Amino acid sequence: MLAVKNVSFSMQDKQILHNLTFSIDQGKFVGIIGPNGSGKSTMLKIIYRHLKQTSGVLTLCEKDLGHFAQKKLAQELAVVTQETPVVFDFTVRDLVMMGRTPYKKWLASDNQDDFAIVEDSMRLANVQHLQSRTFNQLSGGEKKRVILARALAQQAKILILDEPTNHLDIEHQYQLMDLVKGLPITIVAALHDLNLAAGYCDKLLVMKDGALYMEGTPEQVLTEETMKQVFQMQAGVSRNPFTQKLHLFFYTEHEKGLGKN
Ligand SMILES: Nc1ncnc2c1ncn2[C@@H]1O[C@H](COP(=O)(O)OP(=O)(O)OP(=O)(O)O)[C@@H](O)[C@H]1O
Repeated sequence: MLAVKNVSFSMQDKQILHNLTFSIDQGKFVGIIGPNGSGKSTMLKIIYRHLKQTSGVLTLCEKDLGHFAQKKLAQELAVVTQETPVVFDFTVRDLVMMGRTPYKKWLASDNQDDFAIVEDSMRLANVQHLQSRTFNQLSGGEKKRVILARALAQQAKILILDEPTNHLDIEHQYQLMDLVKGLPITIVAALHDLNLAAGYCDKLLVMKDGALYMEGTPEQVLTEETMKQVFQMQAGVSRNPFTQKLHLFFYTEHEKGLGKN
């Protein structure tokens, strides 16, 4: 569905991404993991065309991503990022309604379908009770869920998430992951929580120093060796006894010493 071929990116004479090649299949949940500064957000920004690659090609459904008109791209691809692009003090409901913009002609008013989709999106993101509040009055986690609701209202085929669980309490972290996992669309998410990545992703791309270090299923990728080589962490790999999902336990040599009698 989405193919990234030999993509590099430089900014101010500094090479940030080095020759990345990977593909994302339709309907899959793909996680991008890697330490701070490894290039995850930059890669996502190139996918949602906030940045343009210095070299290489991206295709969406075999069509050059650069050739999509902005409105058409917004029907294909919705984004939930760290920086919330909200300038005005709209109500939550109005903001979620903006997700319908890519489907509207200039100055067309909202119709019954739009209202129903907006209601549904707010319900899924658990923000219905906030609908009359203004966005600027919300907490960080509430804002995040409203931006997700707006992305859902966009009804795109690919949802791009940059650290979606950042700012969310533990219940809402799992609620969001369950929600997006249940959507019949393709998800690409940069994730810091490796146990969430392990539990929800079909495939993981591991980035290190702006390059793709490895890719594979969580079982193939989340190993003691990868944790050491990529994250400089000691880890044990086990299973969550309740879900049987892969689970990582982290420790430092210092902590290990403290555990001894
Ligand atoms: N506007 C910019 N100008 C110069 N360098 C930048 C800019 N934006 C990002 N970088 C650099 O590019 C590299 C990759 O950054 P990026 O934000 O993509 O990493 P990340 O993996 O998403 O990090 P994090 O986990 O900390 O969010 C970093 O070294 C960062 O300092």
